[in-house]
Amino acid sequence: MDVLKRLKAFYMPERKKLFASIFFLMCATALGLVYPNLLRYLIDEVITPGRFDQVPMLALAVVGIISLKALNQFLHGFFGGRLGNQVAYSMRNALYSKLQQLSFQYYDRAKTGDLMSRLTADLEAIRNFVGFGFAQILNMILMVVFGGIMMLSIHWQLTLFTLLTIPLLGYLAIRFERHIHPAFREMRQAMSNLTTAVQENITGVRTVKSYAREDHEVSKFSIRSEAYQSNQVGAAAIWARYFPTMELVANMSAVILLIAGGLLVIQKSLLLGEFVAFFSLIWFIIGPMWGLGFHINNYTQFKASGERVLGLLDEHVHIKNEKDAILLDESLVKGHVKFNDIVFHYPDKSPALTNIDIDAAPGSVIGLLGATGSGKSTIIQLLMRAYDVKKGSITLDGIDIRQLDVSSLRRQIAPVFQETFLFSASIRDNISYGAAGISEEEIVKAAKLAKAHEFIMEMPQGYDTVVGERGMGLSGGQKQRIAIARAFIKNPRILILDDATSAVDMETEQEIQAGFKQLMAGRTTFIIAHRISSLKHADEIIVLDGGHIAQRGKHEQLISEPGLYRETYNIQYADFLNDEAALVGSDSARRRSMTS
Ligand SMILES: Nc1ncnc2c1ncn2[C@@H]1O[C@H](COP(=O)(O)OP(=O)(O)OP(=O)(O)O)[C@@H](O)[C@H]1O
Repeated sequence: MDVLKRLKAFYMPERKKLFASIFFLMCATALGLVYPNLLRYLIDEVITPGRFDQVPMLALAVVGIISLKALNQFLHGFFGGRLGNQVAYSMRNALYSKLQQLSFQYYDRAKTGDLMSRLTADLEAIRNFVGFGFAQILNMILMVVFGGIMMLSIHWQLTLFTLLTIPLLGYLAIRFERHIHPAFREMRQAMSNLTTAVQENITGVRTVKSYAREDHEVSKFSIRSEAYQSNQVGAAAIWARYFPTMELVANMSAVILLIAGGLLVIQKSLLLGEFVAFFSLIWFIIGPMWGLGFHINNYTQFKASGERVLGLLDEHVHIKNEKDAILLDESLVKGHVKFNDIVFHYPDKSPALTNIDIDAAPGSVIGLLGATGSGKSTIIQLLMRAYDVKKGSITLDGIDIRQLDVSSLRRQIAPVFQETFLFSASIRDNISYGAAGISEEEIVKAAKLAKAHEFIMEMPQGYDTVVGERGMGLSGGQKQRIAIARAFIKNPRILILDDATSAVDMETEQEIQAGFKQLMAGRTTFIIAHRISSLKHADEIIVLDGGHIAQRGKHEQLISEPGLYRETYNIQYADFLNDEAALVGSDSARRRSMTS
């Protein structure tokens, strides 16, 4: 029952619909109870005494009751449907907002397929139960209670005798529930594993195909599919074991009634009409018991789904606003960023950063250089509060960023990442993403600065061209240029260029750099780059090695002293010289072959 209690917040606002749905179902059930009484009346009061003139009236009464019952059933369905959909709608929105709040730490481990199945299949099970299952269980109880009372009022001894097998049926039903619930939980998990496999396969289809791993993917999928199938078979086996037994026990009541009731009629201690009414009433008890398995199944599915949905809603939000979080006044932010003796490690990992001190004055440019895995991106993630530091602090204009409103902080920062994520929307919407009320001129201006305007105009629908999922249909460089335009639009105090020009050629890089200069003016900028050419003009270059600062200073100073920077510079410079030499060599060879 805990899940039902915990989900109260979602269905209680809809209680009017819930009560209406239950009320009309109860009315329909109560009207159903009139039948046996009509039957009894027909036999004992009309047919036996030979008052056949009452038959048309009785027939009319039956038509009236049937119509009224149908109306009540319709109203039950109407309100139940609305209730279930409204609850599913609120829950879906709550889940989606929760997904927006959850921090990077959660997404480091989350599986998309699993999340998708919580938002779809699990919500569907909840919608079904809240909309109909719940009212039907209640109805089932009412049928048993009302039917039982009516039977007791006709012949209590016969009632007790007939219902002898009911406790056994109840016992079986409980045992069934105990077995089927874990089976359903496993089935849901297996389903989510299956969805994850499909989702990953579709997302990574290019990798799969380039490595010719289709067969491997098929067998990976088959394993999960088999697990799902065996879960289904397992559940069906439990079902097959219990259902016939439960049906047998339920039907035993009817048999007992036929024997005992028949004898009573022969002995004249029970009227024939009462016996027929009894036989009709017994189905008010057997019917729900038959359906018990279905309702239990419905309920257990709901419980398993509810647990998974609540599990997501209860998920800890690592990064959230403090009680009196400070909202930054955008016009007053200067962009003075300080890292004070930072130590940070990702969960269950050794420190990714140790003793990091950076003082980025407003408008200054900080370059971050280092081997892969040296901690460059982590520095940026910490500044954006993707994670909170474990030791030390980061301040913006002297305020610890943990005291700032998270959105207000992130609004000051525009990142351009190594990998650009584009939404399946128009190029215009992708550029203006995150900024409301942006004019066409501003979008075009930003695109021009990012050197994206030309290729956008070459597309058939220009700025209205809809890019595929994750920007498919665009080259890496084109995607990055759109991301750069997006950063221009945001007009941030702090700019982050995380290997932002890695996907464009040297020539385009130079052009974009010129645009960056304009963008960077007056903004504090962090540049992560592997090419020294991208950060040699920085006010301070920080060279990272294994999570700590190995060297720092300006370009001229760093190339004059031995260390990682000069080694990197020499390698890149040597490459450049080799390329030049090769070009000169191939050029003169070509000239020689043309003249000969
Ligand atoms: N989300 C994460 N969860 C756990 N560990 C992480 C995560 N991101 C990075 N790391 C680890 O932290 C360390 C620093 O990674 P980081 O991404 O900051 O390096 P980097 O210098 O930016 O590398 P690159 O140049 O390849 O982008 C690495 O050891 C990496 O494995």
